[in-house]
Amino acid sequence: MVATLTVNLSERSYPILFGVDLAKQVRAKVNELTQAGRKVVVITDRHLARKQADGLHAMFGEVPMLVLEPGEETKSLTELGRVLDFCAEHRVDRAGALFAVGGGVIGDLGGFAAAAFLRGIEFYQIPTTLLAMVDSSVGGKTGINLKAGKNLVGAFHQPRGVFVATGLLATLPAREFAAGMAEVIKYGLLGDANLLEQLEKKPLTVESEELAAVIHRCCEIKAGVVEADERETAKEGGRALLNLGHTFGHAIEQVTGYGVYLHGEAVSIGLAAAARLSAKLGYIGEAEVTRVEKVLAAHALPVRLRAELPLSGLMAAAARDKKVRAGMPRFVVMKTLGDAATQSGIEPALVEACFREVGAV
Ligand SMILES: NC(=O)c1ccc[n+]([C@@H]2O[C@H](COP(=O)([O-])OP(=O)(O)OC[C@H]3O[C@@H](n4cnc5c(N)ncnc54)[C@H](O)[C@@H]3O)[C@@H](O)[C@H]2O)c1
Ligand SMILES: O=C(O)C(=O)C[C@@H](O)[C@H](O)[C@H](O)COP(=O)(O)O
Ligand SMILES: [Zn+2]
Repeated sequence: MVATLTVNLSERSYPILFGVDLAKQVRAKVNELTQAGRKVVVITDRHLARKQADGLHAMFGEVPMLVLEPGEETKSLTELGRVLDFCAEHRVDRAGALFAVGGGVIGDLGGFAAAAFLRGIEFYQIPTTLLAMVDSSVGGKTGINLKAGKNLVGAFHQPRGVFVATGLLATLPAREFAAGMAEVIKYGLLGDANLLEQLEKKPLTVESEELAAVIHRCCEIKAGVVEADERETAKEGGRALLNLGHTFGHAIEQVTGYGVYLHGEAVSIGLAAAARLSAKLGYIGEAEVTRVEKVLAAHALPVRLRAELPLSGLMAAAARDKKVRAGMPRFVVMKTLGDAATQSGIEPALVEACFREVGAV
């Protein structure tokens, strides 16, 4: 069975297709484009080229494919250059399309290359990690990292379609599945108390009967938030809520060097820190902080740093967060579990205390 959810953004609207195996649907889209004389290229990574070789062939046949190195370091200016050169080499013109098959790294990089090449070509997302299925493939945030910080260069560029084929998760390593669960738990914490309770009662695994419904629910939440504030310009709340745990998490990723903590692992520690901040501000109590830590730990996620990190570096990285407005840091806090809000004017000492409580020195 194939289900569809539309992300409604007027002329930039697009469908998200959900199914176990969507090779036929992807192939049909590729054929439609190529039969109309349009150039199609694919980017993926080396793990997928090996573990999903048959699926990739079923979807793309002989379509030119660039295979990149897996990992966060691929979200770089150098690899962006490789993708752009690949498009040029295959004479992709303005009617061309790029398919990004992979996790958030390939999706963010491919989406940004598509936004930049010839000032913008179409792109399609085929997410292959849980994280990409519930979060990165939807919403059009594309980009790469700089040494100075996560996702500091990028563009808002919506895909033309997203194909969420859950069968692809069969080859995903357990650590990567857990990393995706951090973003799933984030959705519960920011806007769906029922989802949170469901995860608390019964941790989700790749075998769970509920997995497809949970992925669909996360996409529904994300689509709703993005439809209301596509470019994160709302003064309060809005798309910035999807950044719950990320001011702390991105700082951890940047200070450790990309890839030491998976994005989802850093976000997990960030969610624990955000819960502590929310408690210090008087919104939630210690019992709620414990609930947040327990649900993360029940999904094999860290709630503290694996090794000490310097507080000064973490604070400097947090100060470069894109949510900063006129020099004022903005944090996403939990008013209750299931309802988040943005807040500025938070004393740096409170943020420092939260970083310390998760293991910074
Ligand atoms: N644009 C957004 O809205 C958004 C949202 C969340 C995260 N992100 C970004 O996403 C990135 C993290 O993405 P990720 O967690 O998907 O990591 P990833 O893209 O690095 O993929 C994780 C690993 O799993 C492997 N893999 C992927 N699919 C597989 C499969 N089906 N079978 C076997 N191996 C597979 C990859 O080769 C890689 O080694 C970060 O850069 C983060 O900043 C972006
Ligand atoms: O889609 C969004 O908006 C998000 O914030 C989703 C996050 O999970 C994701 O990690 C995103 O890439 C963070 O964006 P950034 O603007 O903080 O770099
Ligand atoms: Zn994220």
